[in-house]
Amino acid sequence: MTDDGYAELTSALRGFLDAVATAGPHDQVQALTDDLRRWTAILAESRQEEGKRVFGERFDLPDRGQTLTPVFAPQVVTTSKVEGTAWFGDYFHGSNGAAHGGTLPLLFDEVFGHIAVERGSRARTAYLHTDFRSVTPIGVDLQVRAWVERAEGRKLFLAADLRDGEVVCAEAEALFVLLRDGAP
Ligand SMILES: CCCCCCCCCC(=O)SCCNC(=O)CCNC(=O)[C@H](O)C(C)(C)COP(=O)(O)OP(=O)(O)OC[C@H]1O[C@@H](n2cnc3c(N)ncnc32)[C@H](O)[C@@H]1OP(=O)(O)O
Repeated sequence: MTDDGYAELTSALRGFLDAVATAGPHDQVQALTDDLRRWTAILAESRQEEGKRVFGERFDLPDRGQTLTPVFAPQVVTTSKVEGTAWFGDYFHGSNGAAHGGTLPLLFDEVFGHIAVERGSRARTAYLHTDFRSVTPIGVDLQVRAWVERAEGRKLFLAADLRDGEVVCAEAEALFVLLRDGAP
């Protein structure tokens, strides 16, 4: 991992989003808004085209340097399976201590993507089906795994589950389609 500060920036941004998500009313709203606008203007000066950015494009950083998805720390990545831990910060809270339902397929898509990348394939998700088996807790280390069910030509059928210990939080099935040569 390149120690150029971006891993820490990503972690700090996640912490900020979690703090925003859990804050009650406070008297620093205008100051915070001003600070955000100031940094937005600074960052806009260094806007880059896709392929030259940090966010989501730095594979040497945790979570590719992005905060769009819940934290996913892979421990095993092969062309046929991925295993690791997942962690939903407060930013991903839905209600009653459970993760927002839409963030589960988001996590699964990211996890499936590791298999596609490991296979050296340019692929896109054609469908992703999620079964919500039990609420997904916030702020807990969870176990996630994904695997290839079968490959048929350009079609890669995938499955995954997310567990809190022995409790199955969610399961997923997806079809990734390998892109044709020259596809955008
Ligand atoms: C290291 C970690 C990195 C993590 C990265 C994160 C990964 C994120 C991945 C994504 O989220 S990608 C973004 C979300 N997906 C899209 O935007 C895809 C939009 N759809 C498309 O671009 C095209 O529809 C697609 C590439 C999926 C397929 O178009 P193609 O023209 O290449 O293929 P075609 O339509 O001919 O279909 C190929 C086969 O797949 C089948 N197929 C396609 N879509 C299907 C579908 N939805 N359901 C069932 N089958 C489907 C289709 O019937 C056919 O089967 P057969 O070969 O047996 O005839």
